[in-house]
Amino acid sequence: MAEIHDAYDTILILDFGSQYSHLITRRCRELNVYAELMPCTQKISQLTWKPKGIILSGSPYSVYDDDAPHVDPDVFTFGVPVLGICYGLQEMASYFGGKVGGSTHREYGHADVEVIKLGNEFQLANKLLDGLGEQFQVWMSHGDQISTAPNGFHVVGKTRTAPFAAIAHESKPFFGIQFHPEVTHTPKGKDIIGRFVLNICECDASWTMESFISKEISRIRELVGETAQVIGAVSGGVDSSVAAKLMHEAIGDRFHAILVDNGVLRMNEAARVKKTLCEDLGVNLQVVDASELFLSRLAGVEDPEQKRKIIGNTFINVFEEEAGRIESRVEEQGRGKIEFLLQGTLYPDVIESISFKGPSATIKTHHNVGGLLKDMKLKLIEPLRELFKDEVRALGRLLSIPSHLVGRHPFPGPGLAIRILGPVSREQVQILQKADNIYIEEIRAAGLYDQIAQAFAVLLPVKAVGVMGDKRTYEQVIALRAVQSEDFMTADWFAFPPAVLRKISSRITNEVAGVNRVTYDISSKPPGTIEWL
Ligand SMILES: Nc1ncnc2c1ncn2[C@@H]1O[C@H](COP(=O)(O)OP(=O)(O)OP(=O)(O)O)[C@@H](O)[C@H]1O
Ligand SMILES: O=c1[nH]c(=O)c2[nH+]cn([C@@H]3O[C@H](COP(=O)(O)O)[C@@H](O)[C@H]3O)c2[nH]1
Ligand SMILES: NC(=O)CC[C@H](N)C(=O)O
Ligand SMILES: [Mg+2]
Repeated sequence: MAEIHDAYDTILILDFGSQYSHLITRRCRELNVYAELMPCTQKISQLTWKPKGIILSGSPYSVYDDDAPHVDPDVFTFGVPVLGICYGLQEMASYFGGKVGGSTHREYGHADVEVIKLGNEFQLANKLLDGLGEQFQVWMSHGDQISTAPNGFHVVGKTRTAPFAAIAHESKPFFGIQFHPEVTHTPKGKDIIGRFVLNICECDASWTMESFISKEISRIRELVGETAQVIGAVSGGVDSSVAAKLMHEAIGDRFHAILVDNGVLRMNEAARVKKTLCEDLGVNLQVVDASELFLSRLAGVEDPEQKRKIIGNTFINVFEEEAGRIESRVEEQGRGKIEFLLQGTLYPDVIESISFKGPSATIKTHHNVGGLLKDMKLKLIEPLRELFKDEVRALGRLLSIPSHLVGRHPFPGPGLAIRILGPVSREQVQILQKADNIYIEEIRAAGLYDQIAQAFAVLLPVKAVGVMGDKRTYEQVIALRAVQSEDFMTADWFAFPPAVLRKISSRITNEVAGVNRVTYDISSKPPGTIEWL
């Protein structure tokens, strides 16, 4: 089966554990060149495809550490250009006989690189920083430095404290830079990556969502064949909706989508998703109302991890049962067997699981359908597996998915259960649904929805005293949360105009029975997380 790297010129990024490795992938793709990240332990001889070039990432290690990860030497005999970034540069330098050591000049932050243009006989070496001016600003983050040049390399850029800020081999397409071109703090970073992937590796800049759609649709058709059926869980969120629409384009009603109403969805969510997916997008969607089952299992449970587990497990039970029902119906109709399960896995999930360092500490168990249906022997289809969220949104727009859906804030699988801080009950769900609905309505009315990465209301399990119509009230508290975030790994609270908050607060306390007080959460992540549980 053809894969994306077979269809497009591809840059291979070997990850040595830098925080910025995935950004290198992003920058290449923004240049319309497809790029894939693999752990640095990947053996070049075991690659089943041929990259047009290789980039070695940064790393928290020092090349001289005992347990430092090292580059597979085959990288340098594979016959493609290689660019080392920071640790990647240091690895390349020490492989070619240069010296790398701890420096007294640790550099974090901005630096100015002075370009050193070599003579005309070094045309290739000059290509990396060609046309960028005599000097440009970069962002540095390193404690180690090259002290002796590697054999056959020349300096093509230096800073006040880093004499080997950029080096290039005299005759081979090997380059190294001490700074980080992948971060936005290096203003010409994308141009430099462009010099490498476009001018040096000569990649064809053909990676666009338009071309991805048609290639992916034919790939799915070939994979699924003429008769097989596919099932998939959809939530009405961006990822599963885009994946579902793509499936529908590829195989029509041989794709069976299932939405589980777990009783902790937003107000009218199940009906709204059904309308959009079935009526607007033509997807064959079954809504299963399992709210009784979920709420009965959640009754009295306060512990957040416990809530997540109950929802995750119940979800699997309900999904399997429904899948079985669809299977017997399909068999009755004499149609092909259900052979595949669609999942909306995105590239950040994949990246997380390929890290060569192993998983990081668990802060909370994100409910993921990933572990679903282990013994059902269904084969996985993950059409978004190579895409970042904004690529998925672009894909959604091209597939004519309505913009209110494509631009939606993410919504967690365990839903309102992790936004009700005490025990979950239908009454508590209804209070939160109403407050959340008013909050989002007002955010949209103020034209702020797209400036916010995620906004939601939280129902606190405490009561406060208030006064309404001259009478004492003793009711619950709603906390509002709104954050700005690039990747949801870090986040900052959103600064609302006071008038918007005033209107939201007044509407919630007036319209939602059981709530007499509204607060606004001004915690960033870290130290907070985005959700409260
Ligand atoms: N209520 C639900 N019914 C069916 N499937 C669900 C439900 N909630 C979550 N899922 C499944 O879990 C997956 C992971 O959820 P996740 O929230 O990460 O993605 P999403 O909902 O598709 O998109 P978004 O990140 O925009 O919310 C979904 O893609 C979907 O397959
Ligand atoms: O699909 C999901 N299942 C979950 O269990 C889950 N928990 C948190 N989130 C979402 O992840 C992002 C980061 O959230 P935290 O800062 O709270 O960890 C935010 O966007 C959260 O909404 C979830 N998404
Ligand atoms: N960002 C990096 O790749 C750092 C590499 C190495 N740990 C140094 O401090 O120089
Ligand atoms: Mg979701």
